This record gives sequence, structure tokens and C-alpha cells, in this order.
Amino acid sequence: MAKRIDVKDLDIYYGSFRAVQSVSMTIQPRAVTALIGPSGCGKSTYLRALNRMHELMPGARVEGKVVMDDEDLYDSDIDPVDVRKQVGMVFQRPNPFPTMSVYENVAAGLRLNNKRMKKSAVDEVVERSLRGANLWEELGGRLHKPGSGLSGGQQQRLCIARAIAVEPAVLLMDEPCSALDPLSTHAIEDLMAELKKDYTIVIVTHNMQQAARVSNYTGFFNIAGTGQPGELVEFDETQTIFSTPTHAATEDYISGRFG
Ligand SMILES: Nc1ncnc2c1ncn2[C@@H]1O[C@H](COP(=O)(O)OP(=O)(O)OP(=O)(O)O)[C@@H](O)[C@H]1O
Repeated sequence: MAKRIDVKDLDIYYGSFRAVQSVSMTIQPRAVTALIGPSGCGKSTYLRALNRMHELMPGARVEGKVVMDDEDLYDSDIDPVDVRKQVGMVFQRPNPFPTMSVYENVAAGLRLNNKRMKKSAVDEVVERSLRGANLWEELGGRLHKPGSGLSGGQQQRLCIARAIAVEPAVLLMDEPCSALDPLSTHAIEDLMAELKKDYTIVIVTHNMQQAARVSNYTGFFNIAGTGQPGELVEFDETQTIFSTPTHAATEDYISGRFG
């Protein structure tokens, strides 16, 4: 299931503004890759370019390559909707469909994919996904209650269940814990450790301890100044980034001297 992503010389634009410049990085399968860096350096923009969500904004475009296993995701004959099925995304604020039940939330992706499935098969996917998101014990008995009635942490795990229900190869997470309390954050971090056995995970986080705890690889992005593009300064195994980074800016950032 998990796939590797090779990014080569990626420039990302909003109209004429180049927000991210010249990023090259290999994102390994069955591992968590953390993206860190000060506000505005382009982490979220970069994340959205990995599943072609960036281009949904008017005037937004990319130059360069994003290759998943052997498939160039920006090739002219690739359907971006297919890309987004393979590369799922979880956002900062949990966003379950508020009027839908827990069950319908998890099944929503299957329905969007127009898959004709028997009820028993959908039941199976819903249970497997909720188990995968560590929610089955808590919510297995409340499948038909609205998704909006859950705690923030449960809602975020519900969104993760919804994302994995369609069996993506890659999961992108944009600050998935920033709206959560420490206990729910812990639950999501545990979940990431489980999910990386099957998925490629990329997470944007402002929390250095979290990056150090959950990730195998870390990319440090930085920006030279307002109006300048963000750049990938350093990318390496997380242990190296946090113990012996090559660049002074990386060390300054992770030790809290700026950002
Ligand atoms: N929709 C948009 N239109 C134009 N410019 C944008 C848009 N979204 C982001 N930008 C700009 O692109 C740059 C990178 O923003 P981005 O949100 O990717 O940074 P970030 O590192 O994720 O920041 P943060 O940590 O604060 O979330 C910033 O200069 C930002 O103002």
C-alpha cells in the first residue's frame, strides 16, 4: 500500500508569487516524515502540492516533479482526482461532515468514489477503518450518532478513519494535533506510529517534540525574508536533524531561537 514519493526541483506559485522554491526530497514509504519551519515558509503549500490540492486555488500552479513510485503525479494524463484518492489528507481542524453519522462519515469516501458496494462490505470497511484509527472501542456502539457530537480528538480520529477507508498509499497531515488537548494529541501520535506500518505519512507540525517523537525523517524549511520563497534547508533522519544538524539555522530553529 505505502508508496515512495520523489520530489524534484519543485517550485510552487500563487499567481506570480513563488511561495516555495526548488524543493527536492525523497519521502520514504512506511515512515513518518515531519515538515518543520517558521510560519510562512511554505510547509502547508508544499504539503498540498503533494496531492494536487494546491492547484484548486485560482492561479496556483507548480513546476517540477512529484513522482509516486514510478508515476509522475503532474503528468498531463494523470487525473488529479485519482491522485487525491491515493494521497489522502487530514487537516488542522477536524472536519467531519457535521450532519452525517459516524458510519456515514467513514463511508463518505467510498460513496464519492462511486463504488457500488454491498452494505455488508461497507460495514466491513467502516469497522476496519475505525479500528485502524483506534476508534472502534469508543464508537463501535455509536455508529449512527452524528460525527459532530464527538470530542475534538475523536473527530480528528474520525477524519483519519475517513481518510484510510479508501485505502490511500500516502496520508498527509497538516498540523493534525494543533486543535487538540494533550491526551488527544497523544492518541493521534500513537495512531501515527501504528499507521506508518501500512502508509507513507507526511506531517506538518509546529511542535518540535512531536516531530522528534513521531517522525523518522525531518525536513526543515526556512524563508530568507518577507516576500521571499520558502526553501528546504535540510532534510535527514530525524535523529540527525535534532542532534547534529548541518545548518546553523536548523539548530537555531529547533532549539527555539527563532520561529
Ligand atoms: N491562498 C494563497 N494565496 C496567496 N498566497 C498564499 C496563499 N496561501 C499561502 N500563501 C502564501 O504562501 C506562503 C507560504 O504559506 P504557507 O501557509 O504554506 O506557510 P506555512 O509554512 O505552512 O505557514 P504556517 O506555519 O503559518 O501554517 C506565505 O507567504 C503565504 O502568505
